[in-house]
Amino acid sequence: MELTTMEAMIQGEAKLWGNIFAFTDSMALRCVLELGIVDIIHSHGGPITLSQIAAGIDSPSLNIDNLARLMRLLVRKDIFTTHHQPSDYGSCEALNLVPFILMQSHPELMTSWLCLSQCVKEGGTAFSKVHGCEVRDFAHKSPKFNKMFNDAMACTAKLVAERILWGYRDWFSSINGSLVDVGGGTGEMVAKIVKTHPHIKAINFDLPHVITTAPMQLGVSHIEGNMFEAIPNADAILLKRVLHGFSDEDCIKILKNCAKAIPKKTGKIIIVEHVLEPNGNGPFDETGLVFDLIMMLLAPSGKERTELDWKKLLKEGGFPHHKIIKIPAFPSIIEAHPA
Ligand SMILES: C[S@@+](CC[C@H](N)C(=O)[O-])C[C@H]1O[C@@H](n2cnc3c(N)ncnc32)[C@H](O)[C@@H]1O
Repeated sequence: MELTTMEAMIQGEAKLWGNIFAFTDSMALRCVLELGIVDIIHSHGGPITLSQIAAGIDSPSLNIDNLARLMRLLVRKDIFTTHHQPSDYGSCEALNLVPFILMQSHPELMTSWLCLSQCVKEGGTAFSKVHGCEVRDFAHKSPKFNKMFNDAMACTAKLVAERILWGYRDWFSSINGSLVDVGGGTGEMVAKIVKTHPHIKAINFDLPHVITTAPMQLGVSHIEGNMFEAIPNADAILLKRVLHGFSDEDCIKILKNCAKAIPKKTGKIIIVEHVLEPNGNGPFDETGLVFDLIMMLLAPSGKERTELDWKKLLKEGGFPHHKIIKIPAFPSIIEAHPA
Protein backbone atom coordinates (compact mmCIF):
# COMPACT_ATOMS: atom_id res chain seq x y z
CA MET A 1 0.00 0.00 0.00
CA GLU A 2 1.31 3.45 -0.92
CA LEU A 3 2.01 5.79 1.98
CA THR A 4 -0.50 8.40 0.78
CA THR A 5 -3.27 5.77 0.58
CA MET A 6 -2.34 4.59 4.04
CA GLU A 7 -2.38 8.16 5.39
CA ALA A 8 -5.78 8.80 3.80
CA MET A 9 -7.13 5.58 5.34
CA ILE A 10 -5.86 6.51 8.77
CA GLN A 11 -7.33 9.99 8.47
CA GLY A 12 -10.66 8.51 7.40
CA GLU A 13 -10.60 6.06 10.28
CA ALA A 14 -9.74 8.81 12.77
CA LYS A 15 -12.65 10.90 11.43
CA LEU A 16 -14.97 7.93 11.85
CA TRP A 17 -13.87 7.43 15.47
CA GLY A 18 -14.48 11.13 16.02
CA ASN A 19 -18.01 10.80 14.64
CA ILE A 20 -18.74 7.60 16.57
CA PHE A 21 -17.91 9.35 19.83
CA ALA A 22 -19.17 12.84 18.98
CA PHE A 23 -21.96 12.46 21.55
CA THR A 24 -19.35 12.30 24.34
CA ASP A 25 -18.64 16.02 23.84
CA SER A 26 -22.15 17.02 24.85
CA MET A 27 -22.25 14.40 27.61
CA ALA A 28 -18.99 15.71 29.09
CA LEU A 29 -20.36 19.27 28.91
CA ARG A 30 -23.52 18.17 30.68
CA CYS A 31 -21.47 16.41 33.35
CA VAL A 32 -19.49 19.59 34.01
CA LEU A 33 -22.74 21.53 34.50
CA GLU A 34 -24.29 18.84 36.72
CA LEU A 35 -21.19 18.91 38.93
CA GLY A 36 -21.37 22.72 39.13
CA ILE A 37 -17.79 23.05 37.86
CA VAL A 38 -18.49 26.20 35.83
CA ASP A 39 -19.89 27.97 38.88
CA ILE A 40 -17.01 26.76 41.04
CA ILE A 41 -14.46 28.15 38.58
CA HIS A 42 -16.34 31.43 38.19
CA SER A 43 -16.93 32.05 41.87
CA HIS A 44 -13.24 31.34 42.51
CA GLY A 45 -12.51 34.30 40.26
CA GLY A 46 -8.98 33.32 39.22
CA PRO A 47 -6.77 30.40 38.28
CA ILE A 48 -7.97 27.30 40.13
CA THR A 49 -6.33 23.96 40.86
CA LEU A 50 -7.95 20.57 40.39
CA SER A 51 -8.07 20.06 44.16
CA GLN A 52 -9.86 23.38 44.58
CA ILE A 53 -12.43 22.34 41.95
CA ALA A 54 -12.79 19.00 43.74
CA ALA A 55 -13.33 20.78 47.07
CA GLY A 56 -16.20 22.75 45.55
CA ILE A 57 -18.08 19.69 44.30
CA ASP A 58 -20.81 18.52 46.61
CA SER A 59 -19.83 14.87 47.14
CA PRO A 60 -18.46 13.03 50.20
CA SER A 61 -16.78 10.38 48.02
CA LEU A 62 -15.52 12.37 45.04
CA ASN A 63 -13.19 10.46 42.74
CA ILE A 64 -10.53 13.05 41.92
CA ASP A 65 -8.94 10.75 39.34
CA ASN A 66 -12.17 10.64 37.40
CA LEU A 67 -12.49 14.42 37.71
CA ALA A 68 -8.95 14.81 36.32
CA ARG A 69 -9.81 12.58 33.36
CA LEU A 70 -12.96 14.55 32.62
CA MET A 71 -11.12 17.87 32.79
CA ARG A 72 -8.27 16.55 30.64
CA LEU A 73 -10.68 15.80 27.81
CA LEU A 74 -12.37 19.18 28.11
CA VAL A 75 -9.02 20.97 28.06
CA ARG A 76 -8.17 19.04 24.92
CA LYS A 77 -11.52 20.17 23.45
CA ASP A 78 -10.71 23.83 24.29
CA ILE A 79 -13.67 24.11 26.67
CA PHE A 80 -11.28 24.80 29.54
CA THR A 81 -7.70 25.93 29.52
CA THR A 82 -4.80 25.07 31.76
CA HIS A 83 -3.45 28.61 31.30
CA HIS A 84 -5.00 31.62 32.96
CA GLN A 85 -6.98 33.73 30.50
CA PRO A 86 -8.42 37.04 31.60
CA SER A 87 -12.23 36.86 31.62
CA ASP A 88 -13.53 38.49 28.45
CA TYR A 89 -16.85 39.10 26.75
CA GLY A 90 -16.69 35.78 24.87
CA SER A 91 -16.40 33.58 27.93
CA CYS A 92 -19.23 35.42 29.72
CA GLU A 93 -21.52 34.79 26.76
CA ALA A 94 -20.64 31.11 26.55
CA LEU A 95 -21.96 30.73 30.07
CA ASN A 96 -25.31 31.97 28.90
CA LEU A 97 -25.70 28.83 26.81
CA VAL A 98 -25.91 26.64 29.92
CA PRO A 99 -29.73 26.16 29.73
CA PHE A 100 -29.37 25.27 26.05
CA ILE A 101 -26.73 22.61 26.81
CA LEU A 102 -28.93 21.17 29.56
CA MET A 103 -31.93 20.98 27.24
CA GLN A 104 -30.15 19.49 24.25
CA SER A 105 -28.48 16.81 26.38
CA HIS A 106 -31.61 16.00 28.37
CA PRO A 107 -32.93 12.41 28.03
CA GLU A 108 -36.29 13.70 26.78
CA LEU A 109 -34.58 15.21 23.76
CA MET A 110 -31.70 12.75 23.43
CA THR A 111 -34.09 9.84 22.97
CA SER A 112 -35.57 11.61 19.95
CA TRP A 113 -32.28 11.18 18.09
CA LEU A 114 -32.80 7.42 18.22
CA CYS A 115 -35.82 7.92 15.92
CA LEU A 116 -33.98 9.94 13.28
CA SER A 117 -34.11 7.10 10.75
CA GLN A 118 -37.88 6.87 11.27
CA CYS A 119 -38.14 10.58 10.46
CA VAL A 120 -36.32 9.96 7.20
CA LYS A 121 -38.46 6.92 6.34
CA GLU A 122 -41.88 8.31 7.29
CA GLY A 123 -41.61 12.04 7.97
CA GLY A 124 -43.09 13.47 11.18
CA THR A 125 -41.05 14.60 14.15
CA ALA A 126 -38.83 12.23 16.09
CA PHE A 127 -40.04 13.84 19.31
CA SER A 128 -43.66 12.81 18.62
CA LYS A 129 -42.58 9.25 17.79
CA VAL A 130 -40.96 8.95 21.21
CA HIS A 131 -43.39 10.96 23.32
CA GLY A 132 -46.68 10.52 21.44
CA CYS A 133 -47.14 14.28 21.05
CA GLU A 134 -45.33 17.36 19.75
CA VAL A 135 -43.04 19.53 21.87
CA ARG A 136 -45.71 22.20 22.41
CA ASP A 137 -48.23 19.71 23.90
CA PHE A 138 -45.54 17.97 25.92
CA ALA A 139 -44.49 21.33 27.37
CA HIS A 140 -48.12 22.02 28.19
CA LYS A 141 -48.32 18.79 30.20
CA SER A 142 -44.94 19.06 31.91
CA PRO A 143 -44.13 22.38 33.63
CA LYS A 144 -40.58 21.16 34.28
CA PHE A 145 -39.95 20.45 30.60
CA ASN A 146 -41.67 23.72 29.70
CA LYS A 147 -39.31 25.68 31.94
CA MET A 148 -36.26 23.86 30.62
CA PHE A 149 -37.34 24.53 27.02
CA ASN A 150 -38.21 28.21 27.61
CA ASP A 151 -34.95 28.84 29.49
CA ALA A 152 -32.99 27.29 26.63
CA MET A 153 -34.80 29.43 24.05
CA ALA A 154 -34.39 32.55 26.18
CA CYS A 155 -30.64 32.15 26.57
CA THR A 156 -30.02 31.83 22.83
CA ALA A 157 -32.46 34.68 22.11
CA LYS A 158 -30.53 36.90 24.54
CA LEU A 159 -27.24 36.08 22.88
CA VAL A 160 -28.64 36.79 19.40
CA ALA A 161 -30.36 40.00 20.55
CA GLU A 162 -27.05 41.46 21.72
CA ARG A 163 -25.43 40.68 18.39
CA ILE A 164 -28.34 42.12 16.36
CA LEU A 165 -28.33 45.33 18.34
CA TRP A 166 -24.65 45.63 17.71
CA GLY A 167 -24.49 44.40 14.09
CA TYR A 168 -27.58 46.28 12.89
CA ARG A 169 -27.51 49.39 15.09
CA ASP A 170 -27.44 51.95 12.24
CA TRP A 171 -30.58 50.56 10.72
CA PHE A 172 -32.55 50.74 13.96
CA SER A 173 -31.51 54.40 14.22
CA SER A 174 -33.01 55.02 10.78
CA ILE A 175 -36.50 53.69 11.66
CA ASN A 176 -38.79 56.68 11.80
CA GLY A 177 -42.04 55.19 12.98
CA SER A 178 -43.25 51.89 14.33
CA LEU A 179 -41.78 48.42 14.46
CA VAL A 180 -43.77 45.28 15.15
CA ASP A 181 -42.04 42.11 16.30
CA VAL A 182 -44.20 39.33 14.86
CA GLY A 183 -44.00 36.20 17.01
CA GLY A 184 -41.98 38.28 19.44
CA GLY A 185 -42.76 36.04 22.42
CA THR A 186 -42.85 38.04 25.62
CA GLY A 187 -41.30 41.11 24.00
CA GLU A 188 -37.68 41.03 25.19
CA MET A 189 -36.27 41.85 21.76
CA VAL A 190 -38.35 44.97 21.11
CA ALA A 191 -37.84 46.05 24.71
CA LYS A 192 -34.07 45.95 24.08
CA ILE A 193 -34.48 47.81 20.79
CA VAL A 194 -36.47 50.69 22.34
CA LYS A 195 -34.05 50.93 25.20
CA THR A 196 -31.24 51.86 22.79
CA HIS A 197 -33.55 53.51 20.19
CA PRO A 198 -36.31 55.22 22.22
CA HIS A 199 -37.71 57.05 19.17
CA ILE A 200 -39.17 53.76 17.85
CA LYS A 201 -42.82 52.95 18.57
CA ALA A 202 -42.49 49.26 19.41
CA ILE A 203 -45.20 46.62 19.24
CA ASN A 204 -44.81 43.05 20.39
CA PHE A 205 -47.24 40.73 18.62
CA ASP A 206 -47.89 37.11 19.54
CA LEU A 207 -50.61 34.56 20.27
CA PRO A 208 -53.00 35.41 23.16
CA HIS A 209 -51.59 32.77 25.56
CA VAL A 210 -48.10 34.21 25.11
CA ILE A 211 -49.14 37.85 25.38
CA THR A 212 -50.98 37.22 28.65
CA THR A 213 -47.64 36.19 30.20
CA ALA A 214 -45.68 39.11 28.71
CA PRO A 215 -44.33 41.55 31.31
CA MET A 216 -45.00 45.29 30.92
CA GLN A 217 -41.96 46.82 29.23
CA LEU A 218 -41.28 50.52 28.96
CA GLY A 219 -42.07 51.75 25.43
CA VAL A 220 -43.57 48.44 24.26
CA SER A 221 -47.24 47.79 23.40
CA HIS A 222 -48.30 44.17 23.47
CA ILE A 223 -50.88 43.10 20.91
CA GLU A 224 -52.33 39.61 20.75
CA GLY A 225 -53.45 37.98 17.54
CA ASN A 226 -52.75 35.40 14.90
CA MET A 227 -50.21 36.18 12.19
CA PHE A 228 -52.11 33.91 9.78
CA GLU A 229 -55.09 36.23 10.07
CA ALA A 230 -53.68 39.76 10.31
CA ILE A 231 -50.60 41.60 11.54
CA PRO A 232 -50.75 45.09 13.13
CA ASN A 233 -49.84 47.91 10.75
CA ALA A 234 -46.31 49.28 11.16
CA ASP A 235 -43.48 50.91 9.23
CA ALA A 236 -41.27 47.88 9.71
CA ILE A 237 -41.67 44.28 10.80
CA LEU A 238 -39.24 42.04 12.64
CA LEU A 239 -39.54 38.26 12.29
CA LYS A 240 -36.91 36.65 14.49
CA ARG A 241 -36.52 32.86 14.43
CA VAL A 242 -40.21 32.43 13.55
CA LEU A 243 -40.27 31.35 9.90
CA HIS A 244 -37.86 28.42 10.39
CA GLY A 245 -40.62 26.74 12.39
CA PHE A 246 -43.08 26.74 9.49
CA SER A 247 -43.57 25.09 6.09
CA ASP A 248 -43.01 27.09 2.89
CA GLU A 249 -46.78 27.39 2.37
CA ASP A 250 -47.29 28.81 5.86
CA CYS A 251 -44.31 31.16 5.52
CA ILE A 252 -45.79 32.56 2.30
CA LYS A 253 -49.09 33.22 4.11
CA ILE A 254 -47.25 35.02 6.93
CA LEU A 255 -45.16 37.05 4.49
CA LYS A 256 -48.25 38.09 2.52
CA ASN A 257 -49.82 39.34 5.75
CA CYS A 258 -46.59 41.23 6.53
CA ALA A 259 -46.72 42.86 3.10
CA LYS A 260 -50.28 44.04 3.82
CA ALA A 261 -49.23 45.54 7.17
CA ILE A 262 -46.39 47.82 5.97
CA PRO A 263 -46.29 50.78 3.56
CA LYS A 264 -45.80 49.49 0.01
CA LYS A 265 -43.06 51.96 -0.95
CA THR A 266 -41.09 52.45 2.23
CA GLY A 267 -41.98 49.37 4.29
CA LYS A 268 -39.44 46.77 5.19
CA ILE A 269 -39.22 43.45 6.96
CA ILE A 270 -36.23 42.21 8.88
CA ILE A 271 -36.00 38.46 9.12
CA VAL A 272 -33.50 37.07 11.59
CA GLU A 273 -32.74 33.51 10.52
CA HIS A 274 -29.85 31.27 9.71
CA VAL A 275 -28.92 31.12 6.02
CA LEU A 276 -27.70 27.64 5.26
CA GLU A 277 -24.44 27.33 3.37
CA PRO A 278 -23.97 23.57 3.18
CA ASN A 279 -20.45 23.87 1.76
CA GLY A 280 -19.48 27.08 3.51
CA ASN A 281 -16.45 27.57 5.71
CA GLY A 282 -18.04 30.10 8.05
CA PRO A 283 -17.91 29.50 11.81
CA PHE A 284 -21.61 28.54 11.99
CA ASP A 285 -22.09 26.76 8.66
CA GLU A 286 -21.82 23.23 10.05
CA THR A 287 -23.95 24.13 13.09
CA GLY A 288 -26.61 25.35 10.63
CA LEU A 289 -26.90 21.87 9.18
CA VAL A 290 -27.15 20.43 12.70
CA PHE A 291 -29.90 22.92 13.58
CA ASP A 292 -31.73 21.80 10.45
CA LEU A 293 -31.74 18.23 11.82
CA ILE A 294 -32.88 19.53 15.21
CA MET A 295 -35.82 21.16 13.43
CA MET A 296 -36.52 17.79 11.78
CA LEU A 297 -36.50 16.20 15.21
CA LEU A 298 -38.67 18.75 16.98
CA ALA A 299 -40.72 20.95 14.66
CA PRO A 300 -43.42 19.35 12.46
CA SER A 301 -42.70 21.49 9.36
CA GLY A 302 -39.62 23.33 10.53
CA LYS A 303 -36.39 23.63 8.59
CA GLU A 304 -33.42 25.89 7.99
CA ARG A 305 -33.14 27.44 4.52
CA THR A 306 -30.47 28.39 1.97
CA GLU A 307 -30.37 31.84 0.37
CA LEU A 308 -32.10 30.42 -2.70
CA ASP A 309 -34.90 28.99 -0.52
CA TRP A 310 -35.31 32.40 1.16
CA LYS A 311 -35.31 34.21 -2.19
CA LYS A 312 -38.13 31.98 -3.54
CA LEU A 313 -40.20 32.29 -0.35
CA LEU A 314 -39.80 36.05 -0.20
CA LYS A 315 -40.71 36.51 -3.86
CA GLU A 316 -43.87 34.43 -3.48
CA GLY A 317 -44.71 36.23 -0.25
CA GLY A 318 -44.59 39.65 -1.94
CA PHE A 319 -40.99 40.69 -1.26
CA PRO A 320 -39.07 40.66 -4.54
CA HIS A 321 -36.06 42.54 -3.14
CA HIS A 322 -33.85 41.27 -0.39
CA LYS A 323 -30.39 41.72 1.05
CA ILE A 324 -28.55 39.41 3.45
CA ILE A 325 -26.57 41.13 6.16
CA LYS A 326 -24.10 38.98 8.06
CA ILE A 327 -23.84 39.77 11.74
CA PRO A 328 -21.41 38.10 14.15
CA ALA A 329 -23.98 35.47 15.17
CA PHE A 330 -25.52 32.17 14.13
CA PRO A 331 -28.44 33.85 12.30
CA SER A 332 -28.10 36.51 9.63
CA ILE A 333 -30.38 39.44 8.92
CA ILE A 334 -32.45 39.21 5.76
CA GLU A 335 -33.81 42.62 4.90
CA ALA A 336 -36.67 42.53 2.39
CA HIS A 337 -38.82 45.16 0.67
CA PRO A 338 -42.11 44.89 -1.17
CA ALA A 339 -41.09 47.48 -3.78
C1 LIG B 1 -39.47 30.18 18.00
S1 LIG B 1 -40.44 31.37 18.81
C2 LIG B 1 -39.50 32.83 18.47
C3 LIG B 1 -39.71 33.85 19.52
C4 LIG B 1 -38.85 35.13 19.35
N1 LIG B 1 -39.09 35.79 18.11
C5 LIG B 1 -37.39 34.82 19.54
O1 LIG B 1 -36.61 35.00 18.63
O2 LIG B 1 -37.03 34.40 20.66
C6 LIG B 1 -41.85 31.56 17.73
C7 LIG B 1 -42.88 32.53 18.26
O3 LIG B 1 -43.96 32.62 17.31
C8 LIG B 1 -45.18 32.66 17.99
N2 LIG B 1 -46.29 32.24 17.12
C9 LIG B 1 -46.53 30.98 16.67
N3 LIG B 1 -47.65 30.97 15.92
C10 LIG B 1 -48.11 32.24 15.90
C11 LIG B 1 -49.25 32.85 15.29
N4 LIG B 1 -50.08 32.13 14.55
N5 LIG B 1 -49.42 34.17 15.45
C12 LIG B 1 -48.57 34.92 16.22
N6 LIG B 1 -47.46 34.38 16.82
C13 LIG B 1 -47.25 33.07 16.66
C14 LIG B 1 -44.96 31.71 19.15
O4 LIG B 1 -45.89 31.89 20.19
C15 LIG B 1 -43.53 32.06 19.56
O5 LIG B 1 -43.49 33.10 20.50
